[in-house]
Amino acid sequence: MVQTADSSPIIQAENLTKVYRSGKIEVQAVRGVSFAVPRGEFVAIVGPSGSGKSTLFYLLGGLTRASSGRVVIDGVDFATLDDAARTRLRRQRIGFVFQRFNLLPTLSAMGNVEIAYDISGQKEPMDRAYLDHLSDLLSIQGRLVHRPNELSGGEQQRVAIARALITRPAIILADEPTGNLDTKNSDAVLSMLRRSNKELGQTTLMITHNMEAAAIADRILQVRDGMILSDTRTRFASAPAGHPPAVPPSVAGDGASI
Ligand SMILES: Nc1ncnc2c1ncn2[C@@H]1O[C@H](COP(=O)(O)OP(=O)(O)OP(=O)(O)O)[C@@H](O)[C@H]1O
Repeated sequence: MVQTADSSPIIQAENLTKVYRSGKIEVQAVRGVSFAVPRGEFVAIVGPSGSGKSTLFYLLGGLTRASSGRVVIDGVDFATLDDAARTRLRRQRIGFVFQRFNLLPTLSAMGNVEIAYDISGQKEPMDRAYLDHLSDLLSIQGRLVHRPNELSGGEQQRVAIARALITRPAIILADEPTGNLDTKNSDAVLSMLRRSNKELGQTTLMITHNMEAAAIADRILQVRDGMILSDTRTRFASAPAGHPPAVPPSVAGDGASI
């Protein structure tokens, strides 16, 4: 984990709740979740299907509004922003990676990265040298001229990670980034997420139902029934003063889901 001088959390969830209502039916998807993430940390959020992981992802990314509680990104409370300001904050501070890659099919890999940069509203033109660096890091040199349907799933996800990183966001939010990949491609994508977190320093939050994937993080938040069941530091974590790393979590050797 990259340590920076600013010790304030980059992400804070404070007593977050989300209730879905449809007619008389109410689902409490997130129930009073609080945690803070220091800059540069790699956090995995794990839990079984229906535990509220995706809802938490949408809340943390400002893609949906909380029923109560707050999400504070780098000192800014999403709830205080109107839709346009929320979109701006999201585009400038957060890079998203989705299970289904979500690349635009009519554009090349390069076009997908460029359009993400253009709509982020950056003042400077895209830094080509930085894209070269990302392409090296993600091993997609030579694949950038291809359209998504000419790329393997693993390559598409690595392009999606380059797209998320090109704006140098403070935060990467990844929702089941290996959910559509075989073991070999999953391992490659996980190690690239880990490496980019270490080398580029952005805070990374990864939603997963897979404990083996989660084990690469500095810290694992286990979610059950919309609440945080445990908050564990792994052997990769740099221990802050007074918080020695916990015993690493046991990792299921067969990639077992929880
Ligand atoms: N738009 C919605 N309307 C009503 N209920 C919803 C909605 N989205 C999610 N839910 C419910 O909220 C709960 C949490 O769902 P969520 O998708 O956040 O869980 P999850 O842990 O991401 O599950 P999975 O791993 O299967 O994607 C579930 O009971 C789900 O059925």
